[in-house]
Amino acid sequence: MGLMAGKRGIIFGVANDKSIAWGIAQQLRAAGATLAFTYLNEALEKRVRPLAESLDSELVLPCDLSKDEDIEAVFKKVGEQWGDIDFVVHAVAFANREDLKNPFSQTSREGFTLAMDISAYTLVAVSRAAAPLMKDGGSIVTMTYLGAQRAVPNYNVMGVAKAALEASTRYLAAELGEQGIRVNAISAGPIKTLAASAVGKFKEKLKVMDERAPLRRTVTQDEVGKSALYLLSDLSSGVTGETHFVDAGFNFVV
Ligand SMILES: CCCCCCc1ccc(Oc2ccc(Oc3cccc(O)n3)cc2)c(O)c1
Repeated sequence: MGLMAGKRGIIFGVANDKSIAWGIAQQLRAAGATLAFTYLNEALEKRVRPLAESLDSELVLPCDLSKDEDIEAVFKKVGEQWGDIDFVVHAVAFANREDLKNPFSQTSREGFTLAMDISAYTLVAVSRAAAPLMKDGGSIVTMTYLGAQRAVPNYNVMGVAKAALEASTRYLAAELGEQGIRVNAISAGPIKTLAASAVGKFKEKLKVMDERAPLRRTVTQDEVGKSALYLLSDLSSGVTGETHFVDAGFNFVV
């Protein structure tokens, strides 16, 4: 029986087969989990639905995470279909392209608010909606990056939003722990995803990994998926409120 046999949950943030969330979904399915997916709009639905079906998913729902009513509708539907859930993967973020390459001090109020809303507040909204369905406890995992803890050039406002996300992970873990719900973040090294292309000088960051990371390479979406499987499964039953680095060790060397 696989590590996730009989377990079911929702994955927010698959855009295509290069997404980190897709690496996580594949590992969860291989371990026996039953998966639900959400997509932002029709354009993304065309890519997400076939991927979801390839992992035998029967629940593929629209969800614009900037709308509370969309989040409520997703969990209402999942509650009707399944009754309860065991895990949630939150792998969603956004910042305006210009805010990911211009000087940080030039960030507009609107751009700052948008990045914080989509990249950090959505974890709070999703966790609030998920908790009542996690009747036997559960595990929530979100995605962050080193730029939350270090001033990484070009990451800018997304780093500030990820700092808020990592703090939110701790506050949610502190509150939901008594319900047996664990909340953790994975801080992944740079991986060539659709979103990564929006960050200035991303390619240079990949190259530096091969030269400086202790493992002298970048990490893959499968490696992030394996660590997510650990945090979403009973293997990490004693772990909550953590930011877990899956970055070939880059975070601790200069
Ligand atoms: C200079 C830092 C290099 C390493 C960046 C690693 C990384 C890659 C992708 C990440 O996820 C993002 C990045 C930007 C982002 O905002 C976007 C994405 C697409 C278009 C757009 O206008 N904004 C949403 C998620 C992320 O949080 C972190």
